[in-house]
Amino acid sequence: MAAPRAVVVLSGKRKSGKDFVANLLQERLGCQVCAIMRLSAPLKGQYAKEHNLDFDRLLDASDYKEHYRVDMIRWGEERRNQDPSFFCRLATEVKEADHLVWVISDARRLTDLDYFRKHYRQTIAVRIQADDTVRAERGFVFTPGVDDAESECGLDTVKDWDFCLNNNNQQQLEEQFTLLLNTIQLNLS
Ligand SMILES: Nc1ncnc2c1ncn2[C@@H]1O[C@H](COP(=O)(O)OP(=O)(O)OP(=O)(O)O)[C@@H](O)[C@H]1O
Ligand SMILES: C[C@@](O)(CCOP(=O)(O)O)CC(=O)O
Repeated sequence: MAAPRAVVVLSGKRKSGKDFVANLLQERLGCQVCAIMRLSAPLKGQYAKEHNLDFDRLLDASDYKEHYRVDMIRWGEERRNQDPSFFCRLATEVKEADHLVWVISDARRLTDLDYFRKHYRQTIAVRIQADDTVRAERGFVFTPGVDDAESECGLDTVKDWDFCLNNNNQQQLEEQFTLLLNTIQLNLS
């Protein structure tokens, strides 16, 4: 299988708009070219099976997943502690891996970023930011044990992002998003 031409690794706090940006990239590049891969997908899949939960609802943007977030984090960390690459490998060993552009929509830990930078020199690391007030309007509520823990803060110290996208609204997002899109398109030409 040919290697992807660009591996776009997205990171950002809850409700900063990671899924929104991932979907926008796929929309602009086309779903034949661009695949969205979620590190949390294999985690949620296995967690749903073991706990008899609705996998699709764990994946969507509703409140459902929030009831299970603390325990899912604990569950995932048990596996990550044994093998930090576990979910990175599972998320990318999928049929969509033949796409030219991969969007990894939810890097959270230094080990996630290290994994992609080590295995794919075409990695483009992107931090998405939105003001707390905007995140709150999108449904964010600070949860101790989640928003002050590694799952949400593990990449706060990273300074060498390839792109930082401010996503308080679509208009603000657009300018930096276009630069990101141009960089991806250069990799495709
Ligand atoms: N630029 C934007 N314009 C309009 N709505 C937006 C924008 N960015 C995000 N949203 C909306 O805000 C909500 C949260 O966005 P999204 O689900 O992408 O965040 P997230 O970072 O993936 O959150 P989580 O970590 O909780 O999964 C969604 O309903 C999304 O449609
Ligand atoms: C359990 C976890 O994968 C949930 C992620 O959910 P979401 O990306 O916010 O939809 C977070 C984590 O792995 O720390």
